[in-house]
Amino acid sequence: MALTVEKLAIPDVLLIRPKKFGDARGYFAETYNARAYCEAGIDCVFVQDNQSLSVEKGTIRGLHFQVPPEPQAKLVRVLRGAILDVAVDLRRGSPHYGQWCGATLTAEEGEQLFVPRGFAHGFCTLMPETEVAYKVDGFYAPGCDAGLRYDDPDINIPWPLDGKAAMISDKDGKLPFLRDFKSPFTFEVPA
Ligand SMILES: Cc1cn([C@H]2C[C@H](O)[C@@H](COP(=O)(O)OP(=O)(O)O[C@H]3O[C@@H](C)C(=O)[C@@H](O)[C@H]3O)O2)c(=O)[nH]c1=O
Repeated sequence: MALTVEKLAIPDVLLIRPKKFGDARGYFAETYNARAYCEAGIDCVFVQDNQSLSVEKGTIRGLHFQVPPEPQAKLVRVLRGAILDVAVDLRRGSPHYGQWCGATLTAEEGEQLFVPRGFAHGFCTLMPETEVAYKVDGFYAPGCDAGLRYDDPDINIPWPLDGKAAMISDKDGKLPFLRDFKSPFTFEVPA
C-alpha cells in the first residue's frame, strides 16, 4: 500500500495520506491496511468503526476520550465535507501535556489523523453535511467516557468559527476544563 506519513507538532500524532489511484471512472484508494499502518507506527488492533454526520458547518464534537482501563486510539477520516481535526495531549510527563495539534481533513483528499491513546480528540466541521468515520482500538465503554471543554482557555484551540457560535451537544457544553478535570486515572507516555 502507498501512503505518506507526517509527524505533527506532537510527534505521536500522525497525518496520513493514502495514495489515490485516479482514472476515468474516479479513484481507488486503500483506506486501511494493517501491514502498512503497522510499518508506519500504528500497531493498533482496531475493534470498532464509528461514523457521524454533522448537518451544520461550525459543529464541534469534543474534546473526547476514554479513561483507563478503556482508552482508545483513533484513526479519523472524512467521508463527505471537511473538518479541522484536533488531538490534545493528556499524558502526564509528556513535554506536550495540555497542548494541541491538528490538521484539516477533507473527503476530497482523504487525509487521516491518527490520535494515540492518552489524547483527547475533537473536530469542527468546515462544511455543512460533513460525515466523519473513524476506527478505534477499544470498545465504547460509557463508564470511561470523558471529555474536556472545546473552548478551554488553557488549551486555546483557534476553532474556525468565523465569529459564530459553535453547534455543540448539551453533553459537550457541560464538560469540565482541563484544570478542573478530576479523575483517579492518568495516561502515561509509552516507554
Ligand atoms: C462514542 C459512542 C457513542 N455511542 C452513543 C452514545 C450516545 O447515545 C450517542 C452519541 O454519543 P456522543 O454524543 O458521545 O457522540 P459524539 O459527540 O459524536 O462523540 C464522538 O466524538 C468524537 C470527537 C470522538 O472522538 C468519539 O470518540 C466520540 O466521543 O451515541 C455509542 O453507542 N457508541 C460509541 O462508541
